[in-house]
Amino acid sequence: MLKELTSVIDKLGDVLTDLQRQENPLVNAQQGVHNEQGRRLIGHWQKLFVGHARALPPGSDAQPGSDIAGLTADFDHLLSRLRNSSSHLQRWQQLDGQRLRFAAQELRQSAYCPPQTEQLLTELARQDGSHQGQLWQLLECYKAAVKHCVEQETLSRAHHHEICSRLQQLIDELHFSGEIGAALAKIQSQLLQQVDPAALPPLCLRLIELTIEGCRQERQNSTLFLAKLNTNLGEMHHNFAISLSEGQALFDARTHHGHHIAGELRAIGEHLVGQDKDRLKEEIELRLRSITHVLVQHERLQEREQSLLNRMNAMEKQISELKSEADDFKQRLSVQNEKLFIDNLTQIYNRAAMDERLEVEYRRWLRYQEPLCIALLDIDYFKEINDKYGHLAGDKALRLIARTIHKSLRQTDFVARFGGEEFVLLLPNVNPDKLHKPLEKLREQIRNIPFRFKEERVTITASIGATQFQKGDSTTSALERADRALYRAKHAGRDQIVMA
Ligand SMILES: Nc1nc2c(ncn2[C@@H]2O[C@H](COP(=O)(O)OP(=O)(O)OP(=O)(O)O)[C@@H](O)[C@H]2O)c(=O)[nH]1
Repeated sequence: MLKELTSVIDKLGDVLTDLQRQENPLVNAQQGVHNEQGRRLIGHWQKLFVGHARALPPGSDAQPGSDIAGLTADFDHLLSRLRNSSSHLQRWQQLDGQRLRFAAQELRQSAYCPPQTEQLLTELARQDGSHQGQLWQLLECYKAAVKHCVEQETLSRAHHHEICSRLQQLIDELHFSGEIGAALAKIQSQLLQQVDPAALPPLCLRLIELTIEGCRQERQNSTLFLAKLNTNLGEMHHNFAISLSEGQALFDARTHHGHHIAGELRAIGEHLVGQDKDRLKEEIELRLRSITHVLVQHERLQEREQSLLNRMNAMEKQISELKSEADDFKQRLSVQNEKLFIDNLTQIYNRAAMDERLEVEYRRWLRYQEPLCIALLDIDYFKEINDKYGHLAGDKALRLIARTIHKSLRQTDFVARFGGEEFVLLLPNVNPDKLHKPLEKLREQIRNIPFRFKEERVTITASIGATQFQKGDSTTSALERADRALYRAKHAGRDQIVMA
């Protein structure tokens, strides 16, 4: 897929070069893109590549040249971002690819390589793109699970649960839709209940199989889209170049004809003076023939102009179609992106989203020095809830607690599931003296959730460690301070807040 993406980037580079050639308003005026058609076309290019049209209103005095300059600058910026992302993606894939090959090789050399993994490893070798990170982690889980089975090791409950949790998290990160998504969801609900340790290795293999199939489908869809985009861009680039040179030729011919007619009229005027009637008639007829000849040529020019307009209309249609396809693709990507940042179980933001938001809030704090608080909230004795009432009850509690935290915060605050039964909160612009109040309210609200498991009224509490960003802090140092505060809250008896 990277190959297709590179090819699209190259094509876009060609289009940009073409647009840059039009930047000079003088050249622009000559090449006849002053007309409404040209403006609309430029507007479409703009919408397609920059996402909004800086269209000139009809009849506006503004120079299309300046509009093209804006478009090319935006386009240039967009293209360099695309190039950057593409090289990041390449590096990232190389790194994950290396890990994946290493994990696969290790597995092949180990004593725990059941026959069906050979086929999977062959498939893995063909993998060249997305989800390599998840794949090598799945292989790691598989190795751990199979090791315990083959060596008849007693898999401690905690370790077994850890592998199950890791697998659930990996499924969360996959985001495949359709049949593969449904199959993954089924495995996820299996993992939520008790899975026999002996059933774990085949489950891991099934997950690897599904991931590879999902990647294959994803790659097929993206490759198809990129290939189509590539062809369309190629055609448009070709048509654009032809239209522009045709426009230039038409302009030159028109100018030439104008000069010709003006010359003939001037000559008639000059001959009017002091000529006898017959001579004058002869002269005028001669000039009129010449003008008629020019007018016939002019008609041909009009036909060429019409065909140029038709070509531009076709291009406009092509661009509109391409735009709607690009919008559709963008829409699908943004749904996937959105999913990447949402925790499946609680439907609030996940750790990846937190990393992004923390970075943004941190930069804002560095710049404006307005208070920023980070808090870690951990549910108390959550293991007991799972052990006593089952994992599903634990999940239900997590969902309710997440919803309570979400509702309790202001719109400008941020909450994400940090992992397991831990949440992270970012509270910008809260005066340090007043910080205790909303956190205290939140702690109370969690304590008051009327949980009922197995007909039993259960009170669940949470401990919170919070800190303000301080001079010289990095995101990590503030997070570590909040973590130490949480540790103190736990050790001081839980169900309380410690500020650090
Ligand atoms: N049901 C469910 N349990 C989870 C999930 N993620 C983590 N857990 C459980 O959360 C529990 C956390 O246990 P511990 O880390 O020992 O902490 P704790 O029991 O809450 O005790 P303290 O934090 O010390 O008060 C473990 O039993 C995990 O299995 C999940 O997605 N669903």
